Amino acid sequence: MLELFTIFTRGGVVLWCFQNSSQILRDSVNALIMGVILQERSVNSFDHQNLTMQYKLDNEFDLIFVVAYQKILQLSYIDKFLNDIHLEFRDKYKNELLNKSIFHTFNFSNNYTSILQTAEQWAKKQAKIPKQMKTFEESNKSKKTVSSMIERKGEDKTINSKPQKKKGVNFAEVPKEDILSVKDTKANGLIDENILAENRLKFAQKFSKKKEPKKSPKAEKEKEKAGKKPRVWDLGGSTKDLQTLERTVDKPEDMKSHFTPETEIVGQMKGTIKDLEVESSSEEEEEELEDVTHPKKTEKSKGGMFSLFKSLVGAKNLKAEDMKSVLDKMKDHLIAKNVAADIALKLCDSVASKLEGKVLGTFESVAGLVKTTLTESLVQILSPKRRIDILRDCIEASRQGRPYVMVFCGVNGVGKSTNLAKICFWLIENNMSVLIAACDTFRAGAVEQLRTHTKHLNALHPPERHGGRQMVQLYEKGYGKDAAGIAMEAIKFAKNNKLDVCLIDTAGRMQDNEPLMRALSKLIKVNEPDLVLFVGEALVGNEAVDQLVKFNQALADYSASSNPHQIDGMVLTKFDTIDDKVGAAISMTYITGQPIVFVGTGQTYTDLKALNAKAVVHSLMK
Ligand SMILES: Nc1nc2c(ncn2[C@@H]2O[C@H](COP(=O)(O)OP(=O)(O)OP(=O)(O)O)[C@@H](O)[C@H]2O)c(=O)[nH]1
Repeated sequence: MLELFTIFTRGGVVLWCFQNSSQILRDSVNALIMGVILQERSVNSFDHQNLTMQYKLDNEFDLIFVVAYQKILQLSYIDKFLNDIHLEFRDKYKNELLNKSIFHTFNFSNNYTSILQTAEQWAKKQAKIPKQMKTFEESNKSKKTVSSMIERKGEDKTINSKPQKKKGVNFAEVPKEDILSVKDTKANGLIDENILAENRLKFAQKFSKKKEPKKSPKAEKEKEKAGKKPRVWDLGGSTKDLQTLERTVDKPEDMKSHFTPETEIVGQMKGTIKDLEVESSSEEEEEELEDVTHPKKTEKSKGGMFSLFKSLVGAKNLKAEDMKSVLDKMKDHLIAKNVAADIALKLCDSVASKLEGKVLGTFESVAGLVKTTLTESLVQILSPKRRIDILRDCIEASRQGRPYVMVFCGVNGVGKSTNLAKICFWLIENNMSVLIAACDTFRAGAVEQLRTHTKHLNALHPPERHGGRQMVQLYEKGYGKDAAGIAMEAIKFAKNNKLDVCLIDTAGRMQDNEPLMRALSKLIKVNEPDLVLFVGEALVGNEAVDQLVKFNQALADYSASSNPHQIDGMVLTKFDTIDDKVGAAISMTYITGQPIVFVGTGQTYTDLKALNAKAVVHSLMK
């Protein structure tokens, strides 16, 4: 039993709709558009509230077909139903909808009912057929990817299962403004038939102006037929080991490299953080441009991933099999650039579904189109869906008489403390007073490392430069104490002393260490920070996905809250060490839907940048 079936355009104009109940479904469809379709995520289904939704794109006519049904139902015929109704509607669309004279009498209800019944009967028959053994290619083993290796409690390790389904995990929250949504619903959530008729007319007019009627796929068919391993903490992280921790000395190697006593860096970080610069040779860009505009000229001379696109001879309608070899090559290229294998696969699937059915005029446009589509998808993934303006938010928090609180978390040795200190430098350069809370109460030397940073930051920005205000203070209670409690006291201290920002450093922890993940979840739950930043190395490939999925999952599972505070953004560190292997940026943003807020590009206080999506994508596509 379907709750909703609707056909709408990419512009959000509803052309046809069937709704089974008076439940307001607009929000769910909009969530699908914002969380999946606009994000270009290739997922088989999407859950929102009590509904599961599946969709199909028609790239030729820019249509989207959406089905929604109760989450508890297991409907095996939805894929078939969507395929059949898509073909049927296209035929109708071509033969009837473009003909304005009979436009208003258009009736798709009978087709809908009959296709649905056929699909339901088909599913019943299928259920009676004994299950056949899977071939190796169909099995999960052949597709062993990161997601298949991630073990989650109480969940089968299935590929292409619904990865974002578990309790409270909300990977991609996107604000509603500035995003297209399905319009034209009445206050009660139902679609107004008159508006639908108008929509169809407008759409048909637009289409009849723009495009020649295309052959339907049915007719066509008839016609032709390494990353660095995180530091292992010897003591394993159990509280039993606290007594034996060495708690005194600074880490001399860190100290040497971190401090730049030269005061010439003062003033360099005023204002918003500068964008990351990724070298881009203009020669190369010109060559690329040449390639798209005059492909024949450069065809022989240029190799690389995109040379393969030229083997695609310009078919009229691009089909999945035409693109397979190209997409395989593209996937390997992305993996070689450190994009997690699972994500690379999903990206390629998304490109394929975006291009399937597109009508291509010439051989030349294939190369350009595939490259442009992938580039657009990557830029889209990396572009922040939500603006995090820390300086503005700090001022707002000050106005409310409280400090702006940021928590830094991540696995061991990724650069949490170092990048916290860089962010602190940036904040004091912008006249914010900062309290650093030393909540890494496990690692020997962690508190001393922060103490030394505090000393040096104060030396760079002494109170005399700031009207007698001490710009950085350290809140520390030594080792072995409860980190959540220290963070709470620190926030209180910052509030009482009218400090602008409180930066909470936490102990590095492996994503599988349950007691430490519980402790982090508690710290975040009881202190309600403004921003939870996950610090991750740019060196990691597949591991990035595992870390982020498990951190987010743990924050949801252990918080005992129906609306747990999860990761708000990422700090991508050691970007200076990866050459052009920039794929971790893609994996991290894809998996969380959250932005990379800072990029660490070295070991000095000024080595902090903002992510430049275009530059990263350029580097990725080289
Ligand atoms: N090249 C480079 N090195 C960095 C960067 N950020 C941090 N590091 C180095 O990475 C090492 C680890 O940094 P820490 O700040 O101690 O890492 P951490 O995550 O706080 O470590 P734990 O507390 O043990 O989990 C140090 O040697 C830093 O200098 C960066 O952006 N680039």
